[in-house]
Amino acid sequence: MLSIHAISRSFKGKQALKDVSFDVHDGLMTGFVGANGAGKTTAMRIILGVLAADSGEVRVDGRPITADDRAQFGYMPEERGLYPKMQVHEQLVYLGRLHGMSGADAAMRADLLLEQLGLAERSRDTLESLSLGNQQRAQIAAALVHEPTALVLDEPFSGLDPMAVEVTLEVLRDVARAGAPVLFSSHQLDVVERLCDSLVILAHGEVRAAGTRDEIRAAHTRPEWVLETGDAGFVRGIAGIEVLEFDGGHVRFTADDPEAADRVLREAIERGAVRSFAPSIRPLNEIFQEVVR
Ligand SMILES: Nc1ncnc2c1ncn2[C@@H]1O[C@H](COP(=O)(O)OP(=O)(O)OP(=O)(O)O)[C@@H](O)[C@H]1O
Repeated sequence: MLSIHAISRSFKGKQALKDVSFDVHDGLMTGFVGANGAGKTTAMRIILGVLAADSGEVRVDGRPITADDRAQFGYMPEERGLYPKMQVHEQLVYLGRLHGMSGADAAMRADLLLEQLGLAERSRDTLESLSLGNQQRAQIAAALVHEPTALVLDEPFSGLDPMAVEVTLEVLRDVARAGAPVLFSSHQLDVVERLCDSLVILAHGEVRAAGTRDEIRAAHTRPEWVLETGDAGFVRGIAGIEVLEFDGGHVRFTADDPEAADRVLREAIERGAVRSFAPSIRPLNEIFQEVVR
């Protein structure tokens, strides 16, 4: 597990990160979201050791991170860093060898990644001759070539078309499935909501919410249910229920506890036909807007 523990960092007196703590669990895709300037890139640079924290610590499995740990990480920086005039495959092999792989292993891994990322036919082309979306895929391959023990990716999905997002996602999921912690930043909350197992919401240099989607929803929503039935008027008389919306056979309500919601369902069944009964799920987008204010 990768942990960011009580990290603070200022630039010229302006605090970019304020006592930031969160965990990136092994085997999970953790989305790192926040508006422009929230501090995502600064936090990622500190994880990778390209920037020092003023205070706080990055930990791997509970102990302070070392240069060896970092050397085994895969990183996709905001300022993309490949050689424009070098062929894609050659470049991946070169990077793999820098990480201590044999030429043959690096070539095999490069072939596999380029195939998975849909770049096999462009593998002998120079990076600069590729479209921006394909350059982005090559960047992702570069972060993965040495079979990293953890992945830290700054905006890996930006500029990718929906098909490329799916392909990239599958490749990243493979890394997570193999047990590595994967942290990726994004502005696109809809993408993150769909792709990540867990998320960290940052605003003005502070963690405003963290956890799985369900944990964040539970922490920021009073659970709501929607019942569609013949006449829903009886719901008003049930203890522990507050009716939010009522229209004949339709009622939306909150309950003090799930037991109270069960009582509504049981009573509705006794009274006749239940067309539907379901929790009303608050969109993450709405929670995000609320917590980053
Ligand atoms: N090297 C630097 N010198 C001065 N200020 C900096 C530096 N790096 C970051 N900052 C400031 O720190 C704050 C956080 O920036 P950061 O790039 O980490 O945010 P971000 O969440 O990654 O934003 P974006 O999504 O726009 O990339 C901003 O106010 C930024 O201007």
